[in-house]
Amino acid sequence: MLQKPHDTSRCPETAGRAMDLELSDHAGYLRPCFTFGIIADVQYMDQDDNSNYQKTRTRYYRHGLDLLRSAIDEWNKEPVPSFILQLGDIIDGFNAQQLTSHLSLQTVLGEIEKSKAPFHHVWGNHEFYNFSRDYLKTSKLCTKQLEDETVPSLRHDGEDFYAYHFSPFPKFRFVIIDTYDLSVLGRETAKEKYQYSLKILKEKNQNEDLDDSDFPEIQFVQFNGGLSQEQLSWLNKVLTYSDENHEKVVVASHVPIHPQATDSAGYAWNYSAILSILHSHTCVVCCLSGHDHDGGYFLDSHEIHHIILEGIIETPPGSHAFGTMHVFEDRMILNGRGRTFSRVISY
Ligand SMILES: Nc1ncnc2c1ncn2[C@@H]1O[C@H](COP(=O)(O)OP(=O)(O)O)[C@@H](O)[C@H]1O
Repeated sequence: MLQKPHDTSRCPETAGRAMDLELSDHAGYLRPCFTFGIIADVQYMDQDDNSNYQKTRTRYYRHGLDLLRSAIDEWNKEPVPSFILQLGDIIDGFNAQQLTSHLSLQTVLGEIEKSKAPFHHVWGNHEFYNFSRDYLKTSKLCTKQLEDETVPSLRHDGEDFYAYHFSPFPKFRFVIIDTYDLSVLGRETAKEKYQYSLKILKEKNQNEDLDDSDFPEIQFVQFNGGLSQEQLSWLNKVLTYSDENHEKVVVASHVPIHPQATDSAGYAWNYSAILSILHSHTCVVCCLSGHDHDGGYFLDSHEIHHIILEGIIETPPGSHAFGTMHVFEDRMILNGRGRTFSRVISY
């Protein structure tokens, strides 16, 4: 993935490892309203370690399963989190070439079944390297049945994107969005959305290899995607509901939304349209994503915390990369493990 010129603004002094927290500093402060787990980019495959595309990082394909298992073991200890957010790319795209997609999916789902807390799954590019969108909809990676159905006006059953919302605790809402709604991955080539996505991508990216970035809009690569106008309108409706009901909202996606949260080209094609919607509401406190395995953080102009979770796939044996978020009325405290930063997210 093309790296952007180094941008130090994504790591303000308030957000670096220097700010690592001992959760015990806050223990006894208040009992959290609820807690939830986060994990990203497991990219499991039963194959030997190898490097990433740029040959700058090692990818530990097999070991990811052990890390997923040990994260679940930890979450299964009391008090069990209310739910786990799996931020996408649960198995690696190389499975498709080796015809092991279904076997690898079964293997990771076998671990996930041992979780006492329900998983909410987000879909990333590696889901689409392995499976069609139609297959994913019928698979256990589709957790839309966990949607909050108490607000019928927010349903969007007719639309072909994987997005839903749920409220694990009064006054808090989570919105899972589909950052491959506009994408050339996962959709049949004859479908209108595929053709439209390909047109946008080719207009912005003149390279023969559409995974290769092109300046100035480096996010227009095949391994990223964006939100359709229909999904943006739905997101706007959910956030309007949350504003009116004085809720705090966490948005979860695979592809990061804010360019300044990442040093890489890995952010949403139409990030500015998404940010415009988020910024036109008061309810959004935090955006969680995966995709950039180095992780990242940015506090934007509207006090929205953008957190990119470090990827399991590039986490060496002996370390880890997951977090448990403790949610209070006025803040969330991310208790990060291994490479994952601990943070206080005040709102
Ligand atoms: N800079 C690049 N130029 C061309 N292809 C790339 C580049 N970076 C990644 N790719 C290709 O894009 C696909 C997704 O890359 P990968 O690094 O596996 O994505 P992720 O960051 O989601 O793990 C792979 O097929 C990879 O070979």
